[in-house]
Amino acid sequence: MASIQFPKDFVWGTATASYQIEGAYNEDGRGMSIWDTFSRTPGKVVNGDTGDVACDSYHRYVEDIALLKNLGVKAYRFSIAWPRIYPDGDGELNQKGLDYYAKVIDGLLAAGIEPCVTLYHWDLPQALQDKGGWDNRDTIRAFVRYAETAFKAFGGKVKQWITFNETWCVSFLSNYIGAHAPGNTDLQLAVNVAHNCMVAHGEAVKSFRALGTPGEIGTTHNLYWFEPYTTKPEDVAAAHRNRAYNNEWFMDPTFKGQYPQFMVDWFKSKGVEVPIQPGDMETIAQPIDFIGVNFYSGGFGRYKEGEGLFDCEEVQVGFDKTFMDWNVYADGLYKVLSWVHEEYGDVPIYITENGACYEDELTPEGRVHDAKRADYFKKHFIQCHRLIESGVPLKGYFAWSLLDNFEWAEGYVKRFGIVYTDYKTLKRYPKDSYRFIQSVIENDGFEA
Ligand SMILES: N=[N+]=NCCCCNC(=O)[C@@H]1[C@H]2[C@H](O)[C@@H](O)[C@H](O)[C@@H](CO)[C@@H]12
Repeated sequence: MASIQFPKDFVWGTATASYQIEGAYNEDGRGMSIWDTFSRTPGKVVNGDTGDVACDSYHRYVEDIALLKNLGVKAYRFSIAWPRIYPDGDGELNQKGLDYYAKVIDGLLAAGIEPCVTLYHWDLPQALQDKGGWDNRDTIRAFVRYAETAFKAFGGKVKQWITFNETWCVSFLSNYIGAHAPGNTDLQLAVNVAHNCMVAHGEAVKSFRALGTPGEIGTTHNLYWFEPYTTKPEDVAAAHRNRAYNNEWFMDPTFKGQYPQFMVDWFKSKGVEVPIQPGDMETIAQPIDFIGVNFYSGGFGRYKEGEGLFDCEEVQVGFDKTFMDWNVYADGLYKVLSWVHEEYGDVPIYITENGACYEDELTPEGRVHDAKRADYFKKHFIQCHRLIESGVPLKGYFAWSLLDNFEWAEGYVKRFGIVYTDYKTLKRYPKDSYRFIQSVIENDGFEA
């Protein structure tokens, strides 16, 4: 018996996203997305990289499914590209888009792998952005129409649905910080986007139920564990604001049907109000079957007047860093999911993304000895074990990512894959971390 033993029914998986792996950006009727536009805008993406080709998974999905089968995963999380289904985001359906995903889903099922579908992983049709994007409430209607099309087309085969991936990134990272598409830097706009995306989530859940779609539906938020550097009240309050920006701002509406008041007040002090319309909060808080949590990192902070949005500065405490300069803080996973369980109850939890970026080197023998990444996974698997042993309803774990892929504003320089992608040949090479995860799955655990 290994020292770290997982339940036999624990769902091991890996995750990807359409714009990051598919390529074939203009094939079979796909429309332009905001990421096609953003990546073509000089200075927005490292080396001017785009998702035009990416990993070419649009044509190589059979090979990718073989990698998944060989890995031994029970499930595979991927996203549907809205612009393949409705090239203009609304209007005429593109049947070839549905046909592609039907092949992927059928291929997964034939391989004994459960498809876990994310409806929105950031590739908003550009035509909708031209009409205001998520700042325009009519985009909610268009999203629900797209979601219903997917539910009707794949509802019998796909049993796990995720409405949105990381609404914090869609809103604050993309419309306040401006690092992601569409690249705005307006706090009120970001708050509007966050709200409208959460309403869209709730409306899609209502449609999923109304259609009687079999399976489960949830959403995925990226949660960040950020603690006060000292017990000083000002440090405790500042760190909490910085954490709540990522966490409670999204989790409280989703599960409590209200925004955290201390944060509403903080935003109000910045001249920003939440555009709540009657019924919105009830819609957002539609009961869901699970919560997806993407966890990468955490840190410590203290009060510093005027620092950032929350008078909070991060304090470096000596964490090892990944190639994204993110802290390796595995205990943060235990803390944040314990907090989710304490704060929001027994809702089943899936870690829908966790992984690390490191500089990888492909040897002449076709190997990648990514010991740091394997160690990152090992450290976080141990925390998953702690959570399960502590009675937290952690049901599964999806490693980010199956393949090195288009890492958004970082382009192809930053690699998160457990499989190395040679972007010149598009050949795939399983890394040592792939073999480590393969072994953990095969043995339901490992020696810590
Ligand atoms: N400034 N700044 N920002 C910090 C941003 C942290 C949140 N980013 C994520 O969680 C993204 C998530 C995404 O789903 C996936 O599509 C990305 O490839 C991974 C790796 O980046 C992660």
